[in-house]
Formats: sequence, C-alpha cells, structure tokens
Amino acid sequence: MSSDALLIFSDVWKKYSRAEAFHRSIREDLSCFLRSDLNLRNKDEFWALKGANFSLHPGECVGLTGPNGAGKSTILKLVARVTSPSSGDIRQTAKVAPLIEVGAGFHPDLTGRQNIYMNGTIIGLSLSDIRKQMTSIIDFSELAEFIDTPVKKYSSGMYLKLAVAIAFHSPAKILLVDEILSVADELFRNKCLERIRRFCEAGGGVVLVSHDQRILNSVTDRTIRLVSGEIVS
Ligand SMILES: Nc1ncnc2c1ncn2[C@@H]1O[C@H](COP(=O)(O)OP(=O)(O)OP(=O)(O)O)[C@@H](O)[C@H]1O
Repeated sequence: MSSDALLIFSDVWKKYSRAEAFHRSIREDLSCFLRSDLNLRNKDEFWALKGANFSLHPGECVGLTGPNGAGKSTILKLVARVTSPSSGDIRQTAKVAPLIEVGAGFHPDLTGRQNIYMNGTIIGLSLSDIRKQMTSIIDFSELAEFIDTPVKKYSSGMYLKLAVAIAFHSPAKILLVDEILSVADELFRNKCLERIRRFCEAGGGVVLVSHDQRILNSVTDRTIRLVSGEIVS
C-alpha cells in the first residue's frame, strides 16, 4: 500500500458480544431476565468485522454499502476511535472529523452559536478560527434565524445541518459521513455533496456510508460492499 495514504486498514477484525447489543434494549433485557439466561454475555460473541483491508488516499471518496448490520458503522467507529479493533492494524496519518452520531456532541441547553464554539473546539479549531469561520458556518447551516436559540428546540433536520456545517469547517483531512445525507432535504444534500467533492479536491479523504446508490454514484470514486462483516467487493 502506498505511503501517501491517509488511512490504512490491515486485516482489521472487530469482535462484539451480542449480549451487549441485546442489553441496549429494555425488551431484550426483560426477555433475558425472564429466561434467567445469565450466561448470555459469554456465549454470544461474534465478528462484526472480519479481516478488513482497505486504504484511503488524498482526494478520494470511498463509499461503504451493504445490508443492515454488515459492519459499515463499525468501520467508521474504528476510524474515529470510538471503539478499538480486536486485532489488526489501523494506520492514520491525518486528523478525523466524524459525522457519525449527529448532534451527539451538542449540549441541548446551549444555543446553536454556543454549540459551534464548543463543538468547533472539540474538532480542533482554535477560538480565533471559530470566530473567523462563524459566518461561513452559520451560512452553511441555513440556521441564521435560530442560531441564538437553544438546540433542544431544534428539529432533527436542524441538528443535522448544524453538525454538518461545523464538520465541514474542520481542519481534519479525513471526513467520516454515516448515512446522514439521506435524511437531509434535497437542496441541503446537494450542497453537502458539492462540499464533499471540494473537500476531496483540496486533498482530503472521505469515507461515506450510504444505502442510496444515487448518493454513492454522485460522489464516491469507489464503493466497498460489506456483507456480515466481510468486504465482498
Ligand atoms: N456496541 C456494540 N455492541 C455489540 N454489538 C454491536 C455494537 N455495535 C454494533 N454491534 C453489532 O455489530 C454488527 C455491525 O453493526 P454496524 O452498526 O456496524 O452495522 P451497519 O452495517 O452500520 O448497519 P446499518 O446499515 O443498520 O447501520 C451488528 O450486528 C450490530 O448489532
């Protein structure tokens, strides 16, 4: 693999326990309790990712597609270091801006503007960068009218727009986008796709998860298809 890669996955495996996933649901918790199946946590390990190999180069937008539960978000979470691999090697030569769980980094009681300061700092912008880019971020978000409103009063689409606008102003060279563009309205989605193209033209690299073939066709250079944790094409 060439040395100029922004990101290299070498034989990356990720193991989860189904029991952990089950315990996220109250219904499943209850069902485990009723069955007194106390060993479930130890019985149900499985591979969410099985020996993934791929690289991302400057200027490239790589799509990730495949059925639900195939391991697409797991790849993004590994790149964002939200979780770590069970084995294998992930090499990154650049900072990452994750657009994974939209709005997860927002404080509900703070206004849009205050969240730009807070989130901008988290993604590596200095205070003076944030001040310089504030107008551009607000313009991109299309939320000028609501920017001094607490974000707990925002709709999910407004959350999305604010999160995307901040991420697109990040100094990171790797952008991770998880299935969010399909929930944006068409005008905003097209604006985001254009921004992704420009981000790549400027030497960045994007990993984009989508089930939508039109989105993948319009912006990705190649698409990796995952099935049951395996890269099949
Ligand atoms: N924290 C976790 N603990 C246990 N299992 C998990 C955890 N996160 C994900 N999984 C499981 O790992 C598998 C892959 O999940 P992942 O979210 O990567 O799939 P995906 O391809 O992104 O799916 P979708 O298209 O539905 O978003 C699934 O079986 C999922 O239940």
